[in-house]
Order: sequence, then structure tokens, then C-alpha cells
Amino acid sequence: MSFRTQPLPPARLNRCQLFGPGSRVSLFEKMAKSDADVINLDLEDSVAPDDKEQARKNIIQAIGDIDWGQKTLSVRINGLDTPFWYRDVVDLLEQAGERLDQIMIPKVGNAADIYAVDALVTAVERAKGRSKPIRFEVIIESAAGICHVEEIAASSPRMEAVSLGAADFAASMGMATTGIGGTQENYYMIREGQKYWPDPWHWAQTAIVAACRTHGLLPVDGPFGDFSDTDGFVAQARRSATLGMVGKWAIHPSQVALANEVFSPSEAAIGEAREILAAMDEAKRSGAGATVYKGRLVDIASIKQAEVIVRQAELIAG
Ligand SMILES: CCC(=O)SCCNC(=O)CCNC(=O)[C@H](O)C(C)(C)COP(=O)(O)OP(=O)(O)OC[C@H]1O[C@@H](n2cnc3c(N)ncnc32)[C@H](O)[C@@H]1OP(=O)(O)O
Ligand SMILES: O=CC(=O)O
Ligand SMILES: [Mg+2]
Repeated sequence: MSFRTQPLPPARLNRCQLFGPGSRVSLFEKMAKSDADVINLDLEDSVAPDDKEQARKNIIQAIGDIDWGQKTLSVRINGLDTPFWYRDVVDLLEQAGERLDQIMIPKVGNAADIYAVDALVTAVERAKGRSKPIRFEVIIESAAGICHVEEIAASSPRMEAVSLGAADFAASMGMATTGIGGTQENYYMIREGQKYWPDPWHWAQTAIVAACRTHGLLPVDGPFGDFSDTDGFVAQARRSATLGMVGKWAIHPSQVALANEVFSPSEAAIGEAREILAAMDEAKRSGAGATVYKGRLVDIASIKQAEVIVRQAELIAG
């Protein structure tokens, strides 16, 4: 156990991040009115190269014109392997209003990528006298990204969140699939003639969760491409929540309520967490470090587990 205590992540909701292409202006108002906690206006892979410039203009205008309420407002810039990203940063930081909260940096491979974007952002912020520092969220979606996830999480005080991008990740890893997230037909085990489908994203998710928790960031599950498969989305989201992720992307509005539901603790879970805290209070008063709750052991670690649920419930309650 380190003598350093684990930092808490930013105290804000991140149950659902709703994406929309910067080239589809007609979606912006609908995104703003949605129940997503985070809005991601996209300049990257949902925007064709010829539309990048117009999409940038659309987004800059919409940041100022639309009422985004209490949502975290984020713009996904283009990757550092493209000719577009520096112009995304410069135009956004020079021209968009202070309502912009963060930028999402895709396909991050190492900490130096973040250093480069941080240097540019810092220079423009100083030149323009921007008063609110832009925060960063990144996508881990390459072999290099997952190999360097811990240094990426530690790379800048601007860092707030890390998402797993299943589509690009699968491509970069050479995975034999065109599916975006979820169960993969050929990733199965067999025992006594019965097939069992493990989760091919599990190890990448846990690596992201560990890096985020070490550095006080929010770990987020990325896209689930088949938006007609609600059961598949919910199963994937529940696995992510169980592993410690705080939310999931929505690439279609139909996924927003599903993500909000999965990443909000149920009344039963909140009630149980509060009862465990009460049981441990009682144990402490009688000088015990451990006690029995509903026939099972609870001890000082159970307080920390219960606090995770209560903290999330309090954030939701506002
Ligand atoms: C996979 C790797 C990644 O990088 S994922 C992140 C980047 N991708 C994206 O941003 C894609 C976001 N999603 C979309 O562009 C669209 O939802 C796609 C998937 C193309 C489907 O669009 P469309 O055919 O219009 O859907 P639909 O007819 O079922 O829409 C029903 C109503 O919902 C609206 N809608 C659609 N998408 C959004 C959205 N992202 N945010 C808010 N609203 C959305 C539609 O306009 C439609 O509204 P209405 O009922 O006509 O009023
Ligand atoms: O950017 C997201 C992905 O899945 O790729
Ligand atoms: Mg991607």
C-alpha cells in the first residue's frame, strides 16, 4: 500500500457521453436537450475530410448559440497523425466561447502526445486571455495507447477522463472483428459442449480503470455500435460499471437512457450501502473493525465500497 492516498476523480456526472458529427448541425439542439451528462461534438471520425472545416465552424458557433444547460461540453478533435488537429485546437481556443469545457484527444499513443496538445492549448489560452482552463479527455484506442495508458493518465493536470474506443482499438490490435464493442461471436470457450462467451474488452477496460483510479480520472466505456441491440448495450454497460467505469458513450439517442440507468445506483443498492455504513458505525462504537451484515462479513474495506455508491448517489441528487 502506498503512503499516497488515491485521488478522487472530478466530482461530476459522466454516465453518458452523447456523440454527434460536427457536420450535422440539425442534431445539436437535440443533443443539448438530451439527458446525457456529457456532449461530444465530433470533428474526427464521423466527419468526412472535406467537411472538417465547415464542421469546425458549426461547432464554434453552436458552443456560443445553444443552451447546453449543466452538461459537460466537449469537442473531439482530430488525431495527432492528421493535418487537422492543430487547426481544431487553435480555432476552438481562439474562437469558441468559455462555455467549452474540454477537448477529447483521440488515438493517444503516449504522454508526449498530451504534452504537445497541452503546449498548444496553453499558448492559445495565454494569448487570448481565456480564464477557464480547458480540460482534456482522451481515447485509448490503439496498441500503443493501451501499452502507455498509465503515463497517459499521469500526463497533464488538464486530464479528466479516459475512454476505451473499441472500434479503433480492435483495428489497431488486428482483432478479427468488425463489431464495435460487446460480445464477439468467435471469442468463446467451450466446456462439456456448452459455449461461453467471455468479454474480449475486459483486460483493456481494467487497465484503463486502474490507470484512471491511480491518477484521479474518470474511466469511461466507449461506443457500442449496434444501436438496435439494447440488451447487448445494457450487458456491456453493466460489465463496465461492475469493473469500475463511470459511464458509457451513446452514438444514438436511444442509448442515453440505458446508460443513465446502468450508471446510476438503484434505490436498493443505495439503501444497502447506507445500511452497511450504519452497521460499520455501530461496529466502530463497540470497538469492532468487522461485523456481520445480512449474514456476510463487512469490515473497514466495506465502508470504502459503500462510499463509492453513496458518492455517486449524492452526485446524482445534486
Ligand atoms: C465508432 C467510433 C466512433 O468514433 S463513435 C463516435 C462518433 N460517431 C458519431 O458521432 C455518430 C453519432 N450518431 C449519428 O451520427 C447518428 O445517430 C446515426 C448513427 C448516423 C444515425 O442517425 P439517423 O439515421 O438520423 O438516426 P435515426 O433516424 O434513428 O434518429 C432518430 C432521431 O434521433 C435523432 N438523432 C440521431 N442521432 C442523434 C444524435 N447523435 N444526437 C441526438 N439526436 C440524434 C434524429 O435526428 C432523429 O430525430 P427526429 O425523431 O427526426 O427528431
Ligand atoms: O473512437 C472510438 C472508437 O471506438 O474507435
Ligand atoms: Mg476511434
